[in-house]
Amino acid sequence: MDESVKLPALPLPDAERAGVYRAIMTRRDTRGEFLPDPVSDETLGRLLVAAHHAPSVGFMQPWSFVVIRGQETKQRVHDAFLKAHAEAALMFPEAKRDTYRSLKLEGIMEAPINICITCDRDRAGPVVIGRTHIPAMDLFSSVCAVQNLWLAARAEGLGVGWVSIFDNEVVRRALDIPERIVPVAYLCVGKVKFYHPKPELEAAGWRERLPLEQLVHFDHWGRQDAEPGLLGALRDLEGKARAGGDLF
Ligand SMILES: Cc1cc2c(cc1C)N(C[C@H](O)[C@H](O)[C@H](O)COP(=O)(O)O)c1[nH]c(=O)[nH]c(=O)c1N2
Repeated sequence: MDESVKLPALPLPDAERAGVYRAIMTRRDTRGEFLPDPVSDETLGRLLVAAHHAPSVGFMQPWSFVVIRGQETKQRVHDAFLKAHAEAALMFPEAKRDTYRSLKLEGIMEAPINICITCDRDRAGPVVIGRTHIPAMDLFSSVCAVQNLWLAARAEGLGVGWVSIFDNEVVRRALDIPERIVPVAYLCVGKVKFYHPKPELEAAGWRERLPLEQLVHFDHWGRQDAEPGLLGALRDLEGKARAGGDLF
């Protein structure tokens, strides 16, 4: 690429723009639908490149990616999940425990690939542009890499499931991650039978998607009715999304 030529700041062509929104709107957290089919190195490579091109504070790129295929390693993580899952059930009100226990909340063993995305908080030295006053920004940057990978996977027809029900220290040890590196996200990745049309927790009646208009404030927190035009647009678009239609 000629570095002196600037890219025009135009919308993507319609079909590509629609594709971006479709990937965002139909991305799902996948747990129970993994297929054992292999994922090609090309495809996995694209996911990792997409993740590596995420934004990061001070261009820190604090992430690394542990690609896990070994059954023994996966088993250790799965054991950590089972322990934490049993503990977690008891933290919910009694009336919700049976529902909690009935939810499928991981696909560690079934997914052909697991990926742990980490954060090296020292990667760019002690003083980082943008992290000087808000230390957690490096962790947020690794999460940006997660989301890039998740959306790229959707575009590729793959599923991704984030598992966070375990003691992170057990996972650290299972993967030999050094003490100073933070395991940020443990992802199950692979081909899937299908995508659920809605978040599974929504379909199970655990929680509903919140009305977006209640989450938008204008100039000051609590000032929520100042822009009827935008609120109307949000309602229409959310209606379309709920009906399973394309946003664009
Ligand atoms: C930080 C974080 C951590 C987790 C999750 C997500 C995120 C962002 N999610 C997935 C989560 O349940 C899911 O995203 C929501 O229910 C919404 O569903 P969709 O992602 O839209 O399908 C998730 N799911 C699960 O089954 N087990 C888990 O441990 C976790 N952990």
